[in-house]
Amino acid sequence: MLQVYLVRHGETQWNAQRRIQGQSDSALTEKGERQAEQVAERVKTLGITHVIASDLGRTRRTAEIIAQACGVDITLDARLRELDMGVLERRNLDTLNEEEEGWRRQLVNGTADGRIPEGESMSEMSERMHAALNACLDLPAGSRPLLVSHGMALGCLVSTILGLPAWAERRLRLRNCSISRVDHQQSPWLAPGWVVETAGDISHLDAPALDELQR
Ligand SMILES: O=C(O)[C@@H](CO)OP(=O)(O)O
Repeated sequence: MLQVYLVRHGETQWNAQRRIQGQSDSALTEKGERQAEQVAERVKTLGITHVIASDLGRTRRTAEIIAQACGVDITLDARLRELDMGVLERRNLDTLNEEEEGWRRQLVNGTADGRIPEGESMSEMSERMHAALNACLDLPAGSRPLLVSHGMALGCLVSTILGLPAWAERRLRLRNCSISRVDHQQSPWLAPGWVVETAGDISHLDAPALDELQR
């Protein structure tokens, strides 16, 4: 059974400052680098064969630390990027006006057509995230890939595997450098396809991590 590990990148400067990144980028903080080392330490004995990362800087850096510990190369996949948050990218969450806060809330409160102007909808993101996950099924037998991606992107992936719509109200907390795992099962008794084994595990981190809304 294919097991796929899902890791959110380490804490960044903008996560700590409550600034919206989306497909914009900021560097890992010192704490984020340490979180990446701790996640690397945790997964290095799991037999990871591929590290596949979103091509944004924060995921690449986290992936580099993990890949080095696991002794494997990194493949970049732009489908694993964070939600495109359009005109709100780079803004501080605390400075949004009422209209802007309304756009943001459409995404986190569950609205089918919600999108920030010039941004992407949750269902568009869900489609590319599932395509990236399903690409793991084409890896050689015995592979154990680890994907490095983002808070909303991974939250949406795990939620949709559980059967929630892509635009469901956000109820899943995936903190920086949390580990989730999904398996592809072919059981006659249980639903065939992807199943969630673990979500949001942070037991390898030695300090409280921010959640995906930087609160
Ligand atoms: O883009 C962002 O600001 C956050 C939103 O959850 O995502 P991440 O820090 O995981 O890239």
